[in-house]
Amino acid sequence: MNPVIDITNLEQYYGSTKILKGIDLSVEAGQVVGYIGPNGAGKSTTIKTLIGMLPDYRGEVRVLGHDLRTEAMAVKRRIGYVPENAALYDLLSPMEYLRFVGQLYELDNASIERKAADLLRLFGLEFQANDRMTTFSKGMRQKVLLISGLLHNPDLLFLDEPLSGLDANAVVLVKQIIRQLADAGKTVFYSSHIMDVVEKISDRIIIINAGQIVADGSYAQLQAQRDSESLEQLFGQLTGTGTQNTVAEEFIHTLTQ
Ligand SMILES: Nc1ncnc2c1ncn2[C@@H]1O[C@H](COP(=O)(O)OP(=O)(O)OP(=O)(O)O)[C@@H](O)[C@H]1O
Repeated sequence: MNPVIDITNLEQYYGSTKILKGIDLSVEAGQVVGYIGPNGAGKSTTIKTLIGMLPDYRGEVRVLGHDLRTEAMAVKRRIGYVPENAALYDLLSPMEYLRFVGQLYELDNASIERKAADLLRLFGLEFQANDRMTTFSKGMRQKVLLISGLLHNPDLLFLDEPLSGLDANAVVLVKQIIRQLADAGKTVFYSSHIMDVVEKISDRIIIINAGQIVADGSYAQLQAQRDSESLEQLFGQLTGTGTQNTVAEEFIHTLTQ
């Protein structure tokens, strides 16, 4: 089977600063891939590159069988993307926003209306469906964004911190949705800082540090390789941040000086 994501020696720059330093990666359909790493490691940059937002990359990237450099539109039709810090059109209501998104994907109006209303109801937003989003909480916005990324039933879903701001019930629901999408053959590539969630829902975990992949495997494989008790501990070992206790002490000391 052809990989859904196929990356060879990907390098990405912001100005003259090299952010991604030669990423090689192949992802099969039906996998939930957790892409984790410290702040600034290059997770969002990778995701933005894979969705075609940062076209000036070096290396080869194929997504859903298409060369991203020459067939970006064909890729964009079949992927969904939920960004980390999205600017929603606040003055619109969720229904208006989802109509707009649905039309961009050329869905027919009747199906947009039906799906948007149903998905908002399933996220508990049926009574706010026609309110302006200016007063929406972070979690309510995140729910609208998740729906907008899924409305066109993409084959490959990129989620940047998908659980951000969600309450405990919504977290459980989104975890279930991710699992069931993958069971139906879709691929989910997501980044998160919530290690116990990553541990539980990922078929495969990729750790990136300073623009390079430093670990790649199922949680069981990574655990066995490093003899670590938790993903948090493994993350600390691999990304060199295992000294939080000392840093916290120094922090408090500085505050109280
Ligand atoms: N638009 C930009 N212009 C210049 N530098 C950028 C830009 N966006 C990100 N960077 C830099 O690229 C590096 C990687 O950023 P990126 O957002 O990919 O990290 P991340 O792993 O997603 O981090 P976080 O966990 O904090 O979201 C960081 O050093 C960041 O400062």
